[in-house]
Amino acid sequence: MAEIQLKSLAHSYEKSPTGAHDYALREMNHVWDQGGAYALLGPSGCGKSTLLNIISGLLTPSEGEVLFDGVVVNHLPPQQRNIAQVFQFPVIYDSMTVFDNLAFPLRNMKIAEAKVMSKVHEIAEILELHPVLNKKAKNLSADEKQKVSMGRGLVRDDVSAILFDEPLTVIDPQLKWKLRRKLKQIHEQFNLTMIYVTHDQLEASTFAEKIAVMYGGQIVQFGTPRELFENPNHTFVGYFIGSPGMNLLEVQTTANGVSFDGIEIELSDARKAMLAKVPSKNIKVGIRPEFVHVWDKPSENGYECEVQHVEDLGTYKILTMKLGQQIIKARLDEDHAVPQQKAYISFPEQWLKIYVDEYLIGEELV
Ligand SMILES: Nc1ncnc2c1ncn2[C@@H]1O[C@H](COP(=O)(O)OP(=O)(O)OP(=O)(O)O)[C@@H](O)[C@H]1O
Repeated sequence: MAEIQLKSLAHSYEKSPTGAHDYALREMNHVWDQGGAYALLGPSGCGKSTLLNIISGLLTPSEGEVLFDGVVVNHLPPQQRNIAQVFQFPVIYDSMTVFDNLAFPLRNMKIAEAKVMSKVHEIAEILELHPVLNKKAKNLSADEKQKVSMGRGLVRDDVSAILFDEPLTVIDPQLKWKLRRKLKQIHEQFNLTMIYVTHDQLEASTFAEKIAVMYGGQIVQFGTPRELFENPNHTFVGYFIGSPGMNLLEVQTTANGVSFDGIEIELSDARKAMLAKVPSKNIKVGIRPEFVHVWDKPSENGYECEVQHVEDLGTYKILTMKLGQQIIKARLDEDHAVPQQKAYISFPEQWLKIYVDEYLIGEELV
């Protein structure tokens, strides 16, 4: 078991990188504590697999260090890192039985057959693979194959961490939740450091205690699912987490607060003073659709919007509106009156976030 630390880690696939755009991973410092259940969440191409492959040793970073329990492992090949990696597609031997597949890593290490027997049965029990132990792997269903793949990582006592690279992609949606629950159970039972890569926020938040959100080769925020929802540190986290994501409005500062398309949002004196000191013109305000106040009749302090679309999702509705040239989304509970052509909205200041150059500022002033 291990704490995994990334120290000034960066990676470029180019031989002679000329600038930030040549880096798949930009310089990062990060610690994954021993025994934690983590998710690495981000869109396609943000660098998730690159990072995972660097941790497991399949890829050597072009800059910086990877440390396990304080020891630099950059030079160690994957076999010596005691890391199990579970990929999108199951890695198993089709012609072997499930038992032999699970036993393989142990027999490779010349473990006594009696120990192999007991360990394989223990893991088969947890993964509910007992009924198929004597079946050839090629005759298994996709989810059974993936369970065998996971089992091959779990049988070893010396595993420091398990890295999962989108392991449920090829699994039927109905079985996904079952396997996810299994993974959680395994985490609790074995106290292993687990890092689970996904681009699916639901998968990330049901598996992990803490999520690292990656964007453009960087970890832009590391926090609990709740922290990412309530306090997105970066506009990308606001946009990517939540359903739908955060409303983000490009604004200019004014004497009373900020404005866009001639519409003014008043801010507290403390926030105005803070913005007055900001040299950047890249200012955005963000508000989650859950926190936009909506009325179906004119209300004092309400901005009049044009209703564009109402999407009924059973227990709630998503209202899409146009305010100035901006599209605003609001999430309405089942029993909330649904405005027809016009809606009147307000942005409660305690839920307004201010981003300068895409990063959150001034939370201490709220
Ligand atoms: N072997 C490689 N050679 C050159 N560039 C690569 C290589 N592998 C990945 N890249 C580039 O590095 C960046 C990060 O890719 P990576 O596969 O790590 O992202 P990802 O977040 O895992 O994406 P996905 O979810 O699609 O797998 C991308 O721009 C990709 O094109």
